[in-house]
Amino acid sequence: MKTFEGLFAELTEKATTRPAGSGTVAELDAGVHAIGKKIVEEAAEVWMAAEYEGDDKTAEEVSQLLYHVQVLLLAKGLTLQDVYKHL
Ligand SMILES: N=c1c2ncn([C@@H]3O[C@H](COP(=O)(O)OP(=O)(O)OP(=O)(O)O)[C@@H](O)[C@H]3O)c2ncn1[C@@H]1O[C@H](COP(=O)(O)O)[C@@H](O)[C@H]1O
Repeated sequence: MKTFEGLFAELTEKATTRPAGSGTVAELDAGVHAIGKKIVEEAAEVWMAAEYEGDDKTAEEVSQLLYHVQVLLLAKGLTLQDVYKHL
């Protein structure tokens, strides 16, 4: 099963190798403003799922939010260690 760290390693590789058809590469190219909007959208979907759509849907929406947060970190050149030092 994929983990948070495993996904970040995969996305880091995608950002470096830029394979054709990668949604991550497209999102990185769209820039921080677009990624930020996606994060806000996904956060709202997490909230709505938690209130109205059940546990599995909530977990799915959280996974999407975490993905977009990781893409933002990559866009900013930040690492998971940069985040973990604040936990
Ligand atoms: N975990 C994710 C992931 N979570 C969310 N998303 C993206 O976020 C979108 C969220 O879906 P929604 O249905 O909420 O949004 P939507 O409005 O319908 O979608 P869009 O029209 O905005 O694309 C998805 O369409 C994906 O584009 C993800 N895209 C990729 N990954 C993983 O990232 C890795 C690299 O992916 P690629 O860069 O595409 O190869 C792979 O392991 C993927 O599984």
